[in-house]
Amino acid sequence: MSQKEKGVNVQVLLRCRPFSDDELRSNAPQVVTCNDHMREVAVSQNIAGKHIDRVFTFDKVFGPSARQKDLYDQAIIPIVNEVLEGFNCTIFAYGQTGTGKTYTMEGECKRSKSGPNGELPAEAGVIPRAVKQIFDTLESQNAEYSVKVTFLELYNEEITDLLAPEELSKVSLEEKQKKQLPLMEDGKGGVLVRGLEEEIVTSANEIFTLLERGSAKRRTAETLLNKQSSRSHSLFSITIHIKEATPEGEELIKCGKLNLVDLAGSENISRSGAREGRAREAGEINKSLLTLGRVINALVEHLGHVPYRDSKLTRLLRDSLGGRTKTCIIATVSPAVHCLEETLSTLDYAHRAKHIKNKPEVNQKMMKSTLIKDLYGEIERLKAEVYATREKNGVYIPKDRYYQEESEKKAMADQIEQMGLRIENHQKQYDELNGRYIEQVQQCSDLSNKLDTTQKNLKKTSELLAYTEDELKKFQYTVKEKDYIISEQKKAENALAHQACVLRADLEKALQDNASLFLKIGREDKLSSDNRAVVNNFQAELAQQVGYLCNTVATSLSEQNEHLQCVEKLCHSFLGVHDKVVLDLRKKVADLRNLYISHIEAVQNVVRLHKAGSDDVLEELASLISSNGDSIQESSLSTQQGELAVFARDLRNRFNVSVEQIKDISDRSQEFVDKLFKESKKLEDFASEAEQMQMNCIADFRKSFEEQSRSDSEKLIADMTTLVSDHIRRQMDLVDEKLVDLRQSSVNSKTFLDKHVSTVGEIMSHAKRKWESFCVQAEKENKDTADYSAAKHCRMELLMQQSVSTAGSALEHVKSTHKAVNEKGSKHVSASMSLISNARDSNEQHDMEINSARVAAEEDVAKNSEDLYEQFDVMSAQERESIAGMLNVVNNHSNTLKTFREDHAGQAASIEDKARETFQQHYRDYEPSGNTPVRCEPDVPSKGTIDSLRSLPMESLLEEFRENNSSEHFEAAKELKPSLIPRSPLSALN
Ligand SMILES: Nc1ncnc2c1ncn2[C@@H]1O[C@H](COP(=O)(O)OP(=O)(O)OP(=O)(O)O)[C@@H](O)[C@H]1O
Repeated sequence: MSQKEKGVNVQVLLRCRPFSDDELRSNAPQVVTCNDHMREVAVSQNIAGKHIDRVFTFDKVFGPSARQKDLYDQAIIPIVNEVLEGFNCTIFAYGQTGTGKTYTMEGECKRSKSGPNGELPAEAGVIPRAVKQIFDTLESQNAEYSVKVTFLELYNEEITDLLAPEELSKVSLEEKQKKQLPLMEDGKGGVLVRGLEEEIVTSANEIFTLLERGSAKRRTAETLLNKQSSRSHSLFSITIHIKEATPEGEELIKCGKLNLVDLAGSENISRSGAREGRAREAGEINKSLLTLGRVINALVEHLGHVPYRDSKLTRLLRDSLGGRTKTCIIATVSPAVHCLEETLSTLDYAHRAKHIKNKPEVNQKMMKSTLIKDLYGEIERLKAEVYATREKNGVYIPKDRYYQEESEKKAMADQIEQMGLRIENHQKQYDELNGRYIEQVQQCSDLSNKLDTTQKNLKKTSELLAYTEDELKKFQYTVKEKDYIISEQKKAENALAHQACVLRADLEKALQDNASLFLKIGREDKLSSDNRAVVNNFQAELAQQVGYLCNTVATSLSEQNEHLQCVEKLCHSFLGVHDKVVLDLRKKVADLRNLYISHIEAVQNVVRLHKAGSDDVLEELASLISSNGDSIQESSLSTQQGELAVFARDLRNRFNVSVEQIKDISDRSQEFVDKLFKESKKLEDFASEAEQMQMNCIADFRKSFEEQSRSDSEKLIADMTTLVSDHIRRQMDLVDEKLVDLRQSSVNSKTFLDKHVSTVGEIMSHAKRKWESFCVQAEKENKDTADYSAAKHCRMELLMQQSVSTAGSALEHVKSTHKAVNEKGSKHVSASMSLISNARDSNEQHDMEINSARVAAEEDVAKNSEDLYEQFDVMSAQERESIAGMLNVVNNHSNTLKTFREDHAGQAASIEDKARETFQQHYRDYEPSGNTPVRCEPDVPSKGTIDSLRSLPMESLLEEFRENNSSEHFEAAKELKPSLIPRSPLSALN
């Protein structure tokens, strides 16, 4: 239990005043010594040979030398600080008249106004110092606040407002002074004084003025002990409201209240010298103080009823005594011997009050808006009252009747309180009796059960007894008839008596056994209840474990979702890589295409150049021929012209064929490039299709997986053990199936890619082959052309040699032409060769690039597939782990259940065995046996006789009886050998 719940003790201080002038003059001996340091007060005196020596310890002790400031600084400052924190605090001054209560509380009030520096005089008491501290603190905090004070006097159980303005009416001063204020319940468990003036003050000086005004009004009466002694209680209250702002900017009002109570003198009436008119006064004062004492006693002794309502003082201070207020009592004593009796009484009283426990609570802070609303409500209520008073349309009743009704109301409230207490007591008694009744009913049922068992046992025993009696009778009858076996009969009689005795002993034992059986049954019941508790615990544990399992399943689901998201991410990254590779491939293909186009253009340019060169040569040749026409013979020239024309035509034709072939090559290259484009387009389409398929597949897989997981987890909670295994299997199947699908799709993709790559390879090799064949053919044709040219050249040479004589200069021209043709031919061949080698190089490079792109793409695909597989493997491993964890939990449960069942079964079996054993023992005990202890009656034969009889051989006895023809004797003999007789011995013999 926390300190707050236990409560906080009322703080009790003791103050001993110095000797007064009168006491000093009369040289009164000192009986009270204070040890401020040890917080102890010692009282010692010899009165009529009786030595009084007592020591009291308090929370704080202030000796005669203690100044007002010392007491305030040490004891009151913390209390005022708590008021400023929002607590309600009360400070009482209690003690005999003239011991310094008023001095402690008020001090020299008239001189207590602050000086120029705001200092208080040294004699200022608790009230002015507290007021100053409050205002100083509030001003130093720069807080927004409001301070209200009330000052009332309680005299003869009548409350007077000491701050009420003096009315200028015709009523006498006495009447004015007697103007009482009613005490009412405020509906919140507290009390309020109706019509009590609440003065709002803004400075300490204002309070001092009010205090002086109130003090002057206080009723005083001369007594023998103290000329200025106050015969009334006074209550000065300061209520502080401080505005605070929360970090959210909300305005809150903190409220604290300080009650400063100067009680009337606690001395004996006779000692105070009050007489006649004062007797009532003293009586009433005592009533309040007596009630205060009774309240303190009730609180200290924790009595059910605390008589707060018995006096107005205790009603007003109810919250300060055992309530939520922090309370401090300052007990004042005189050191002089003539006050010894009162001093001891005060010390005892204060020491008792130390044990009162309050439960201080800080006042709840109010919202400013709520406070304003409350105040509006109050204003409305007061307005209504004022209106009712002015218009006289309220309820008016004579004063006497009002007071009578008030007192009746009070009496009724008291009655209600007492009835409530009685009801509480009755309820407690009822609960107690009910408990006892239930106990008695239980005992009764136990006893009736016992009685039933005992009656059954008794019935059996009486049957046995009756049977034995019958046998005895028969035996007696036989004895009468047959005198000669008298002695035997006696023995048999004794044996029967002995048997009865044994039976009785057995019966008693059976009763004892019954008792022990009941005890055992009781123990068994306890064990059952323990078992039940264990079962309950187990159930709770099981429920908890199921909760854990649910959590695990939920966690597993979330993990699965995470895994799926991972897979999705991985697929995305894979597709990204895939896209990148495709893009690269496309780019490379485009580059290759550009390269091809540029090569073709180069070839075309070469062809054009070649053609242009050839045309130039032909023109040159033509011009040469025409220029040499005159010098060459008509016939040979015409022949040569014809041959040259044929040669030129052939050459042109061959060039045309060569151009056609090159065009064809270019077309085929174009076709090849187009095919390549188509293939790459197909590849791209396939890649996007594969991507789409994979995405769809993953989405479907995820959806079905989620659905499956969700439904499985729901079912799992309903029927864990079965469904966990199903769930695992299904998940495994699903995962495997999906893995197989994915693997298959990825294998398909790979195959498709391989196929296409091989197709591309084939196309490339085909193109290469074609290109090579074209190259070979072009080379061959070029060679042919060169051969043809060489042949023609020879022919030309021949023709030229024939015409050398006639066309010497033409020969030179022809030679140069021949040389030029040769040059052009070799240039053409070398250009074609370089073209072929370039084309071959670029083709090879192209092949290499395609191969490397293919390899890279394959590697990427393989790597991503591997990653994907790995990821799936990790996922399935994690899945398997979480499922294994769940299975473990389930196994643990089933093991616990199994162990529990085994334990329970073992316990039940042992209990059953014990019970069975007990019953068996019980029934065995009924069976007469040689070991049964024998309790003999005085006329029963001794153990020795019985033993000797028992030791007789059975056969000889039987023989004897047979000889005597006496069945009775035979039976008796049988009876005497009980150990040989079965459970129903006589019936067996019969
Ligand atoms: N500690 C003290 N130091 C000096 N003088 C004191 C002290 N205590 C009390 N006195 C003086 O004793 C006289 C009686 O004190 P006070 O009137 O406060 O007694 P009281 O207990 O209030 O009496 P009553 O019950 O009649 O009101 C006063 O003149 C006061 O100055």
